[in-house]
Amino acid sequence: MGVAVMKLRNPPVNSLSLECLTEFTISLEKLENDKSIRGVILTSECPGIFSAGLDLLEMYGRNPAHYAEYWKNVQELWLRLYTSNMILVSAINGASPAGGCLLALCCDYRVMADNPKYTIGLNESLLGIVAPFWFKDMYVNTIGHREAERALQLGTLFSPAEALKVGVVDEVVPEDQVHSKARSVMTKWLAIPDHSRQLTKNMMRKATADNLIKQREADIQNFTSFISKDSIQKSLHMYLEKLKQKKG
Ligand SMILES: CC/C=C\C/C=C/C(=O)SCCNC(=O)CCNC(=O)[C@H](O)C(C)(C)COP(=O)(O)OP(=O)(O)OC[C@H]1O[C@@H](n2cnc3c(N)ncnc32)[C@H](O)[C@@H]1OP(=O)(O)O
Repeated sequence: MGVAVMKLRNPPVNSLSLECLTEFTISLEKLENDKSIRGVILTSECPGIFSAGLDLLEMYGRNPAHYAEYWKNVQELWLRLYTSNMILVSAINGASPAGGCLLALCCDYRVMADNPKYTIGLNESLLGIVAPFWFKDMYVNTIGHREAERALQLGTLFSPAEALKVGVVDEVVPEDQVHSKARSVMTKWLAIPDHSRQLTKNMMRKATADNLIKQREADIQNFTSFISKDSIQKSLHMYLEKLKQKKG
């Protein structure tokens, strides 16, 4: 039926390393150019984790040129996903913090597994960093200004039930039904003529995408100078240490 399934596979936690981002963008571009493909189901092959988000090791202890290169690729992936002409459905089968949530938010429909261990949200403030304006714009578009403001300030990671209530996801289903549900949602969306659906999607998303496109270079510079600050590097160091300690 012209549907591809993209499975994120970057063990152990599907963090979005530079290599992973680049491969993801190239795969997406190929699918976009394949006229036989009308829809993509985005999911994960890492048990219990959809994506741990941006790779903290790409943003910690590197040089400004690396941060700039990394951020350019984060922007590129986001623009491709958010403005895709294809129908994107996410089958969220695990934890989905920050950049992981960003991937899901780019989709046209989000199905999440009903497992309270899995959480989703833009938790940047918990790391001592600030979600960029285009993450924020997409959050506001999805859950509204008030909920987004609260969730962004608190860095809320929602349980599936909470995520459904606030509108971060569209549906929560038993874990073993996430993929079948994503497929049935896709079938419903495929019934809509592509040209009218695509034009409608473009109408809804263009202003948000253009907002980044018109200031891409400035956004890269902002990110680079922000992430290079000693205080921010210290926060990331502490967060990485906390992740390590959790194990011990
Ligand atoms: C200026 C603003 C810029 C950018 C916006 C930022 C966006 C982001 O996406 S920042 C990243 C936010 N992500 C997180 O906060 C998630 C952190 N990770 C976790 O909460 C957990 O790892 C998990 C729930 C995703 C999985 O838990 P679990 O299965 O228990 O695995 P571990 O915690 O033991 O992790 C295994 C291994 O992976 C490393 N790791 C985890 N997340 C990341 C990551 N995002 N980037 C890089 N590495 C990550 C973790 O440290 C462990 O490493 P070691 O085995 O070496 O200890």
